[in-house]
Amino acid sequence: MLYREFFEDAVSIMRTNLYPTCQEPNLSLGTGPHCDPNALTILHQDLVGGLDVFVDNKWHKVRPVLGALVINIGDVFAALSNGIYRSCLHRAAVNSHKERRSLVFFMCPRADKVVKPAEELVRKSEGGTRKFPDFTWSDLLEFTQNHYRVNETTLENFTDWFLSADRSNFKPTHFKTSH
Ligand SMILES: O=C(O)CCC(=O)C(=O)O
Ligand SMILES: [Fe+2]
Repeated sequence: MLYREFFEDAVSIMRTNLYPTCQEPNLSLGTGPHCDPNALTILHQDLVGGLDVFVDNKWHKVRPVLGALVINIGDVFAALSNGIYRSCLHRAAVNSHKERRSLVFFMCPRADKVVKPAEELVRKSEGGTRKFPDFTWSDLLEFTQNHYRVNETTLENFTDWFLSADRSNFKPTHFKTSH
């Protein structure tokens, strides 16, 4: 597959986040735990800090580095790699002394492009079989916007929804409660 064609003429999303100071930061979510559903996320944060990533059952701080960008893998990338890569659970907290800003570019495929891993990656992945069905970015967007909050089990629950006969009656069966 030509990745240039996959992303060409796509509509990507840019978001600016402002986290005001909060006297009770522990009672506030900021941006709550989630995985990004798009392909790749390019994030610029100021030097205040607040971004955490969930790895090995623990939250780790992603300390700001002047001039560095944070690149997050999203669910479309995970599906393109047939699950060799997974999207990462992350969150952003507020604090009581300094407001924080971040600028985030969500790189998305063209809405009608079929998300399908290269054969070579299917062979290299665990079990050597396809983990997810062929789908389009617009299918995944519909699921995440109307049926399900994005987390580490989005792709598994999406697969069930996508292949089910009655999509309007969806109840997730994959859960992770580790955080
Ligand atoms: O503000 C941040 O550092 C993270 C924001 C984020 O994860 C998002 O907008 O998807
Ligand atoms: Fe995010």
